[in-house]
Amino acid sequence: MKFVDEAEIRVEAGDGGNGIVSFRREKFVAKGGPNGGDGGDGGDVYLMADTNLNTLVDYQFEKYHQAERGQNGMSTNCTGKRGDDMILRVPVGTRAVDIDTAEVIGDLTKNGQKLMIAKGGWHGLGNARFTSSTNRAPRKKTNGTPGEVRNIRLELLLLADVGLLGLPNAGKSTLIRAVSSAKPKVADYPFTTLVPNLGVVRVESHRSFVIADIPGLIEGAAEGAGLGIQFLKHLERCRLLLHVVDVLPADGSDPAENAVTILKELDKYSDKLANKPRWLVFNKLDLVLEDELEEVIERVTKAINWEGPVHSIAAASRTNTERLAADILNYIELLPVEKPREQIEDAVNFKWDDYHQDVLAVADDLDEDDDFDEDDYDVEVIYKR
Ligand SMILES: Nc1nc2c(ncn2[C@@H]2O[C@H](COP(=O)(O)OP(=O)(O)OP(=O)(O)O)[C@@H](O)[C@H]2O)c(=O)[nH]1
Ligand SMILES: [Mg+2]
Repeated sequence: MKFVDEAEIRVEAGDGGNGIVSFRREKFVAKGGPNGGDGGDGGDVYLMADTNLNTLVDYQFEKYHQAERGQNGMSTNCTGKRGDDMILRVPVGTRAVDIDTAEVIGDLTKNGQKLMIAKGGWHGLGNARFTSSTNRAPRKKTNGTPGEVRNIRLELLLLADVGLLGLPNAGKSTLIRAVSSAKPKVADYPFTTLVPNLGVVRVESHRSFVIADIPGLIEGAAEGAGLGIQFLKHLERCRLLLHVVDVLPADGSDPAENAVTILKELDKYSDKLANKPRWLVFNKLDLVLEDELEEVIERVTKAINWEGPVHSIAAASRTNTERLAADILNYIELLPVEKPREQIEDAVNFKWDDYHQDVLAVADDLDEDDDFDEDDYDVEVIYKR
């Protein structure tokens, strides 16, 4: 299946139903009181994480999603029915971003987690609400408010502990093949990897971590060169980045310059990513003599002012890769667990009573038609026998 990691959709929550004007009319009750009911609230739109899904492809085709409108109020003080919510199922790891404001609405990181992305409109009040000691037959009512309309970008972020970073051809895919059972394509040309791959690295039977291989970065990636930096977002949830450096690039480029290029692009992408724990991993040590390797390591670490951990491996022959995997696991097990940025269903901090009080407080401003004649009023006036 095609790997789709982004989709743009438009969601519309339901409008609130209107309140109505209605009076009780029965035989022998010539002037019964007002009995127009409130409308129902509009339905909300939610995202819900579901482990059974692994792509956003469905949302590439179905882009418009709407929750139900609240029903209008009815006579005899009957409240309209609340509109049904619309629940959109998305893969675990989906992030919702408001396209118009660029606000990250939330991340769905657990199966079953729900996130409201558009709130339904409030209900309008029926005329029965407006009865007061001075006005026994109010002809006021309010309409429901419109439901929220939002343009949302869904982004599927891989949930990996460790992310690989490096130029094309550095050997990232070879490394993930060496340490996990993932089998991404490996080839001696740049941009072999076009979509991210995940691999589970099992160090012992019960100890494992997930590693993500993403397409290579090149100079100017932040401005869109190569495949751009769009895939870096997949590294945002990683706890450790491995910066893979080819010690003897086939194109004759300088490993030190290459390392600087990667860090520049990383800085341009985000501070958060640039400040994540990072290890430097020199790959293809089989291509150089030991002295040369020392020399390359020294030059690269100097060029990028590196004082952090350094590993050297040959991913193709799996030299030192097992040790690297064990070190990674020991390291991430000691890291404090990062609390995922998440938003479980918004707490409802809203009380209908308050809402009613507020609407009633401004009710004096509402137009009340003094020439009111029930006969030519087009909103329900019920006469009962
Ligand atoms: N000699 C040697 N070659 C290696 C080693 N690791 C990878 N290679 C070769 O380097 C080339 C690129 O490897 P990939 O794993 O495809 O590189 P990548 O970083 O995933 O590249 P992109 O997907 O294009 O970003 C392939 O021809 C590999 O066989 C190594 O340890 N030693
Ligand atoms: Mg690759």
